[in-house]
Amino acid sequence: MEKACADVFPLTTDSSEKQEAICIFGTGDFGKSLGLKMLQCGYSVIFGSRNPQGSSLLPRGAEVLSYSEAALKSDIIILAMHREHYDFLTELVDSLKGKVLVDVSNNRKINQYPESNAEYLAQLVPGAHVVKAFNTISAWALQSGTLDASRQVFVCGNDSKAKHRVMDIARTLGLTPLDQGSLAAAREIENYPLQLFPMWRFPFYLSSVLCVFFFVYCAIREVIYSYVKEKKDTTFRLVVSIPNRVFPITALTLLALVYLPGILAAILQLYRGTKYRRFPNWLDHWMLCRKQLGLVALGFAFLHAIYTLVIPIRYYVRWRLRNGTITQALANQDTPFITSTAWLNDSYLALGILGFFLFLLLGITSLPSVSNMVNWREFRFVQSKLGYLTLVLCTAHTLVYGGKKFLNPLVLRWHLPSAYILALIIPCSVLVMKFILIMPCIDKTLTRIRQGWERNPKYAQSALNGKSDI
Ligand SMILES: Cc1cc2nc3c(=O)[nH]c(=O)nc-3n(C[C@H](O)[C@H](O)[C@H](O)COP(=O)(O)OP(=O)(O)OC[C@H]3O[C@@H](n4cnc5c(N)ncnc54)[C@H](O)[C@@H]3O)c2cc1C
Ligand SMILES: NC(=O)C1=CN([C@@H]2O[C@H](COP(=O)(O)OP(=O)(O)OC[C@H]3O[C@@H](n4cnc5c(N)ncnc54)[C@H](OP(=O)(O)O)[C@@H]3O)[C@@H](O)[C@H]2O)C=CC1
Ligand code: HEM
Ligand SMILES: [Fe+3]
Repeated sequence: MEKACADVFPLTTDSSEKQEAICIFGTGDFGKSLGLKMLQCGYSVIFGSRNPQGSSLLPRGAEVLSYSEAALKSDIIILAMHREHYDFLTELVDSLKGKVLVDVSNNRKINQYPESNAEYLAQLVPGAHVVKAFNTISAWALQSGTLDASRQVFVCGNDSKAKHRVMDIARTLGLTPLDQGSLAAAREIENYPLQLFPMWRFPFYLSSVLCVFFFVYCAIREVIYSYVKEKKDTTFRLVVSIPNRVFPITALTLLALVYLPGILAAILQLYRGTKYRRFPNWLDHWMLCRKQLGLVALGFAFLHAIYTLVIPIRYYVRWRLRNGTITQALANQDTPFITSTAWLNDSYLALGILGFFLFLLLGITSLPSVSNMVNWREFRFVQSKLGYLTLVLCTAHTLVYGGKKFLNPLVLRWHLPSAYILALIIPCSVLVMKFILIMPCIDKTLTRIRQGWERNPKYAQSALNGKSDI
């Protein structure tokens, strides 16, 4: 890998559009990758290194000098080294005066140091214009040239001219600079690459808890109960039957939980009589991760659809069918055709298929390439109206699946009802509350509140005066 890096020739070393000279301190992974990319884009690159003679595998065309010599060659210096090694810069304070120092560093932990690395650098070298940039771009992505992940470069700094010079370099490298303001934003920018899918955390934990709970619940009802009461080994159910209950139940619960915060928000607005008060933090966060909750729900619905496909080829199902037929043939009997059962069976399957289709549609419209093509009203229509229709269809699918055995005391085992009955509690509650909220008298008040009307304008005044109790 590293050999390849040394062998790569800059594409445009003799480009007619010769760019300025840039100095990179540090010949590690990041310094080398950034240097190569810069050479390819026509910049002259001067590396600063502790050991200029010993630095090997650097891109051809780059010059390597000691740190103090390299500092004199350019007025933009990129520090491709870890914060822990910044100390030596204090010796170069004079030669760094008035220069642009670009801090690309990341830490190992969120808020590892009391101040951001860029602010620390600004304290170490007070005469330089420190700019934070490039920390969200990986050395590997720069080197492979694919940049599959984000091309966004968050840039911040107190000197606007310095910041714009760095943003121009980012643009020339084919990246997308985003101005984040003054150096005070550096802390947040340094935290970005350390966060692992922050919006997915809540949906992930919630779905794990739901899966584990329903798995244990179903295992008690269907495996342990059979073993204790009938001495029958039904452990094979743990592999397909029970997951094919747990997955759709999790999908349905999560789908209902996508629409529950909107209802709680509406109730809160009606209760307060104003929309000018902040929602509690937990509700805000819940509202913000609805997309992720919805997509996780879609994943579980997908699993349910695939597990359902294999039902007819399962050994247990084929055995039961064959055995039933032989038993009936030997007894010379047949079971009568029950039209109502046929209706219920076809209906729940049709409802499941339609619900799944709309579920997929919601997932497709949430892809940025699709959502960019529709205006916000169209997006809200799909996400909100068709989203509720999806919830109605999936809830109806489960209700009709329950059909005649629904709430039948004979299906209780150790007083525990079937799992899908528990799974219906949240979706049915959400639908009933939504039904109440869209009643004309309530909907009219809610619409007025959302248009800025206040039942008790005193609240807005106290909020404006900063005396709000929120
Ligand atoms: C597969 C799938 C994919 C999804 N993808 C996305 C996605 O890409 N992006 C996304 O955002 N969501 C996505 N979601 C989540 C969900 O579909 C949306 O958040 C949907 O808009 C929620 O509809 P709602 O009617 O509950 O909420 P909203 O229409 O957002 O309303 C919620 C609450 O916000 C408040 N509110 C609404 N309008 C106003 C107003 N004008 N003034 C003041 N307050 C107001 C009210 O209190 C209201 O009750 C997805 C869901 C699924 C299942
Ligand atoms: N690797 C990546 O993908 C990314 C890295 N970054 C940031 O870029 C910076 C550099 O990362 P990376 O290139 O991976 O790190 P490396 O450890 O590979 O390289 C760091 C370089 O710092 C120089 N250095 C200066 N003083 C010292 C010292 N006292 N001890 C050790 N090295 C020293 C060395 O260069 P020399 O021997 O020439 O003096 C060394 O090669 C870090 O702050 C990192 O957070 C940011 C985004 C992505
Ligand atoms: C392709 C579309 C779908 C088909 C063909 C389908 C089919 C089925 C079948 C055959 C069952 C009975 C499983 C069994 O006997 O164990 C079932 C149960 C169920 N389905 Fe679906 N379904 C579909 C989509 C959905 C969707 C989108 C949801 C909701 C998100 C959903 C929620 C449920 C629930 C909660 C159960 C009850 C699970 C249990 O306790 O057994 N289904 N579905
Ligand atoms: Fe490294």
